[in-house]
Amino acid sequence: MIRFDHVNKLYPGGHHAIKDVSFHLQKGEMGFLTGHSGAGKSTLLKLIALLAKPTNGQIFINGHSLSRVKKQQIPLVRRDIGIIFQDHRLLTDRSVFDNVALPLVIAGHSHKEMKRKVSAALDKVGLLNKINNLPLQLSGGEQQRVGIARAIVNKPPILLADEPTGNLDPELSAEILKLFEEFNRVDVAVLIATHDLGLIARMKYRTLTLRNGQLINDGLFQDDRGQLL
Ligand SMILES: Nc1ncnc2c1ncn2[C@@H]1O[C@H](COP(=O)(O)OP(=O)(O)OP(=O)(O)O)[C@@H](O)[C@H]1O
Repeated sequence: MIRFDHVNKLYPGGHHAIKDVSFHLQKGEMGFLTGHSGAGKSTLLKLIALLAKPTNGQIFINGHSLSRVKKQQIPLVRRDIGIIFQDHRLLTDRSVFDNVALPLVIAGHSHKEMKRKVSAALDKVGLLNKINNLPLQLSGGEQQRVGIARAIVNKPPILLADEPTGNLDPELSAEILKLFEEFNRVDVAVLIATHDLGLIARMKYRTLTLRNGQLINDGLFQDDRGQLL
């Protein structure tokens, strides 16, 4: 589903953010991506979502090589990828409905279809009763769930999340993680970047660990002494 083959990313100015990274996240697999601040987690997610280009190496999404994707095809490939950001990136002057409907507007769905799909997505995250609210009328956890509803509204086979529980208390974090597990159970590939080692240890999923851009561990999470947590 997501395959990296000896991928490097050098930013203009020369910073080598991703160094010779190879891995394969299968269809329906769920994994964490971790590492220190600046290790390259966001960069790796951006490379998957075509928000950044690798300097060399190959990335395959759904079997398609991203280096072969033409500019006009990028929105089509992105449709397969739902992204959740830590800071939600919601439009504050638009209702919850409008925010969640955004990917459907871009994809050209009819209003009737949008209503059905947005309601289904909001129901999934438990926010159907807030459909007409503005984002700032919601709590932080609710805003995060609106961001999740927007990411899953057109049922993409891949879900990426960048620090999705960063600002949430442990109870809300656990709730959000449960949602990801639900999506994963219906065969969505899920990759979650997080600093929260406690969360990773509790969940016992495959964990990719980056250090200074290099993939130093791929498996269950190990601490600095190589102990499985
Ligand atoms: N657009 C950019 N131009 C130049 N350097 C960048 C750019 N974006 C990121 N970097 C650098 O690349 C490295 C990796 O950044 P990245 O944001 O991927 O790390 P991260 O692991 O997500 O960090 P954090 O956990 O703090 O969000 C950092 O040293 C960062 O300064």
